[in-house]
Amino acid sequence: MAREYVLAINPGSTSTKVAIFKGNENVLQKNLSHATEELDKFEKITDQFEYRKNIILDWLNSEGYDLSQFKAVVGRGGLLKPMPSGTYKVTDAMIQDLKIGIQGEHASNLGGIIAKSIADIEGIDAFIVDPVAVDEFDDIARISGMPEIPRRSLLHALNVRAVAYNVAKEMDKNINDLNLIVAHLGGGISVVPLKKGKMIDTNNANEMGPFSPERVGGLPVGDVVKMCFSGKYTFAEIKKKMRGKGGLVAYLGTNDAREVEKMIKEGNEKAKLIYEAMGYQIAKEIGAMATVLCGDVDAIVLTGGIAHSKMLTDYVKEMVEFIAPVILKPGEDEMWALNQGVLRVFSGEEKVKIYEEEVK
Ligand SMILES: Nc1ncnc2c1ncn2[C@@H]1O[C@H](COP(=O)(O)OP(=O)(O)O)[C@@H](O)[C@H]1O
Ligand SMILES: CCCC(=O)OP(=O)(O)O
Repeated sequence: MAREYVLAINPGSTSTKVAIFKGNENVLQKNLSHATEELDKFEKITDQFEYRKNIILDWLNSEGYDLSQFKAVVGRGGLLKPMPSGTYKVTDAMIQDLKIGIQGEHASNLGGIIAKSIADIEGIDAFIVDPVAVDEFDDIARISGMPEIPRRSLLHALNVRAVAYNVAKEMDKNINDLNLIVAHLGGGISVVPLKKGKMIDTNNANEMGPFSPERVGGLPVGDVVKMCFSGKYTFAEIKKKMRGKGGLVAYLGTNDAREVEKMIKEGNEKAKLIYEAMGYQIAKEIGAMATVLCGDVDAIVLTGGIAHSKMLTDYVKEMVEFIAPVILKPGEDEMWALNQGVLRVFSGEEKVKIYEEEVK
């Protein structure tokens, strides 16, 4: 049987997106949801490996696909060591760091692990593309003010880079000739200045920058320290408050921006204040990143699920349009971006990278 398909795997906190590509064509895509009760059985995210892998294999089987039809498997890459952007072959050294969670726990750590395990059944290659740990920071961006805690490049690199490439193409320009600010507005928010294609700074969606549907963003640090030492919360509880139960969830009890808009339309003043505050913080972060680019910005791009929201994007647009034109690219197409990364390697347009040769 000819090997003509690429299997793409994108593990998220509550679901695993899977897609089958034939060349550029997305033949089949599915969001495999995982019940909270199922995921709660596992202590660590990487412990979910076998469970999620089996669900993917069952799905392939139920759709009538055989692994012998696949030429590669690609997964979203996780919190590895800081590394350049690109397409990476999944190696044993990479698997080891994904399992440890060398820069932290995240569902995307499962991407490479599951991809390699499925690819190994057939002896084909497994890849990851533009992982969360892509680090193209200028050194000055690493300085935080406390030497023990450097600022880290952790971001929605896969979607940000893919969207930036598409915008450059539409502008009939090479990404390396443009300065862009891309704001990925999803469950977490990354605001990224791209200087001639290089992602030279970002807020770190899990710890700083604007609050988001489910994360707190940057907080007054003294008060955080007091809360941590108050004896009222365990480490796990604090972590959950910061990520999962922060942002819109904390103020309004939902991570769904559409729900919030419904509340606003029904006259809920608190919902209006909080939603606008999220827009305010996003705009403020875009302003900060414009400064990083010395004001030389060709376009500001709003992407991710919340970029679908006219209410939110109009609010942000009004505050930042003085910097550069605002382009809307709602939603994300990480599955497409994963496949493109593999195709670039297969076509010879890009050389595949080896993790242990690239990381410091
Ligand atoms: N049409 C829409 N209008 C407003 N918000 C939306 C719309 N579609 C999705 N969203 C919001 O986008 C957020 C999720 O974005 P998404 O990019 O899918 O997140 P994730 O980071 O989980 O991939 C949610 O808050 C969701 O409510
Ligand atoms: C740290 C940036 C990556 C990230 O937060 O991804 P998700 O929003 O998918 O959790």
